[in-house]
Amino acid sequence: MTQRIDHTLRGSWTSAPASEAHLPPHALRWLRARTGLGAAITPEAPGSVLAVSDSRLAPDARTALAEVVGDAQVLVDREARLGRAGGLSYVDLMRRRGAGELAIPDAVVLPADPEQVQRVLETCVEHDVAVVPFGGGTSVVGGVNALRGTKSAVIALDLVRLDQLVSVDPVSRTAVFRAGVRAPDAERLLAAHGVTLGHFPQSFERATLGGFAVTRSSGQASAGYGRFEEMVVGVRMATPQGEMRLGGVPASAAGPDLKRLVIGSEGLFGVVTELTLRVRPVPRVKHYEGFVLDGWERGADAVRALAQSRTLADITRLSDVDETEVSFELSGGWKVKGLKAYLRARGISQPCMLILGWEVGSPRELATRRAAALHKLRRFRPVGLGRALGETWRKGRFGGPRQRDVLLDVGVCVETLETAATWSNLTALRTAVKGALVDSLGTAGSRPVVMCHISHAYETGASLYFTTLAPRSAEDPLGQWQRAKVAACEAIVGHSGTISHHHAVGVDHAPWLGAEIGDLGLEVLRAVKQRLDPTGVLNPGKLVGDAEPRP
Ligand SMILES: Cc1cc2nc3c(=O)[nH]c(=O)nc-3n(C[C@H](O)[C@H](O)[C@H](O)COP(=O)(O)OP(=O)(O)OC[C@H]3O[C@@H](n4cnc5c(N)ncnc54)[C@H](O)[C@@H]3O)c2cc1C
Repeated sequence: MTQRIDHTLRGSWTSAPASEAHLPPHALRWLRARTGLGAAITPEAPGSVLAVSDSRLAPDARTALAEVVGDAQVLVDREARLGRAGGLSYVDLMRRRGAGELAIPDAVVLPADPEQVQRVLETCVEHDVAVVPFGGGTSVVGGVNALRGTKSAVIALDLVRLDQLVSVDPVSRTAVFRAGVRAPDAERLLAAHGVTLGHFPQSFERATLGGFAVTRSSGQASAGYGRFEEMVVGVRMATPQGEMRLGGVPASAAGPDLKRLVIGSEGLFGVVTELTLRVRPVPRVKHYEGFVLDGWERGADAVRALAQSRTLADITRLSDVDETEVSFELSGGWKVKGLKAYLRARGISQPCMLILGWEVGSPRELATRRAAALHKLRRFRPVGLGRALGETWRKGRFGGPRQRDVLLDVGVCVETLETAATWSNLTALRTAVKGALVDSLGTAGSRPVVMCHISHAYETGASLYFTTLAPRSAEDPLGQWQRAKVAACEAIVGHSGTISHHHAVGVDHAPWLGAEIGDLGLEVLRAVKQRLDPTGVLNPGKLVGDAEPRP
């Protein structure tokens, strides 16, 4: 259990050397030519030189916390504190590589069960210590930044020891988990019962169930299994004012759904300690295949047709021309020139890759659902590239963060952001965000690439997910991205997109939340927080906290 705690300074996704990540030399050559990336990069600081000030946790607070969880479960050493200093955004990773300042918790506290979590919160209130709930630490919006707010000290409340599957109800198809269970462990534990959650975000390998719930996460197969919030049947949450247990029945008309207030609360109202989740039988048949459509508009129309006729595959993912080109070039497995010539011969000049994946109970179910989807697709004239392309995507589905490590090493500003909008707004929103990112990321002689895909489609609209690849500014690597992020967020709210479809709000999106829910909406959230956490120990500075106004 405790030996599985990740004490490493996480300047990268993987602890393996970045050279083990998949980025073939020809792909790097292509990237240099495409973006103007230079050969030289600024050397980065090794973790050992990062400044870590002394812990500000007062001795009496430390003693009181040790009385709750045990002396060995209150860590104040450099490594433990650095290991929980922020999440895994580009800015977080660059800070750990020596750019800018890291917010480092004064201690790491490791409770063993929901009762200890409750008592830790009460102790922190008593000693006026801020608490940052820490799941997998994969936040990309500053959600786990160790901010003290007005408190004298801040602890990272690492939930890694809440790692149990409590029970499975095969009749109702529910499972009760402690909130610190990591996604691969949840799937392994459920597989023994023949069931699955089916939640596979790209951060699958590290993130926790509690983190998924409070950030309203969405997985790669959410068209089939639903967003994580749709899986939550019941929730147990420790708050400074006592424990709340909500939900537990399949549906209810007993007033407003308070469970929904916990989902998406990002650790501001309490700490989720236990979740009752809907599970489904493990699919017997998995089938992924790839298509190419001509141009973004036609591709988006095709995905809309699938969504509105309810024939979406469980995984439905449309890449724009830039992302398709980068995928083909970086994957290394495709003979890109030959492929492009083939596609041109088939009338495709603007290739947009579409991956469809079905996870079903029988070959017959696959045949029926696949035939219905292909029937809908036909009028958009897709060129089928078969199962090989689908399998290439499936094998690389969690590879993005590893490739990011290599790209960071060679001096690329690589980051993602996401939004969602109605179908009638989608193309204008995509154009505006792409334009904002390209214009603001460029440095002298560089040609940033901004890619986009739809990976979550609904009857009324879809998400848009952007990935940037730009030569990193040597003088101001953080400012380069932060300016681009502001420009993109302004474009999003200016074009009626949501400030986040699944990454949540954290610190980074807080200035734009008011544009989405209004001042009254912010006040409602603050009033709930005031009732549950009157002294404001929980996650200062996140979601609504003391957000800076929009730049
Ligand atoms: C490479 C990469 C790919 C990603 N891909 C996806 C994706 O495909 N889909 C997606 O939805 N997200 C994605 N994310 C974002 C991130 O993984 C999600 O937000 C995830 O839900 C966070 O889970 P976590 O356990 O790591 O939470 P953390 O990062 O530890 O915490 C996130 C927030 O929740 C709070 N918190 C955590 N646990 C609890 C708890 N038990 N009770 C109360 N508050 C808590 C924290 O204080 C913080 O504010 C990605 C991130 C990375 C780095």
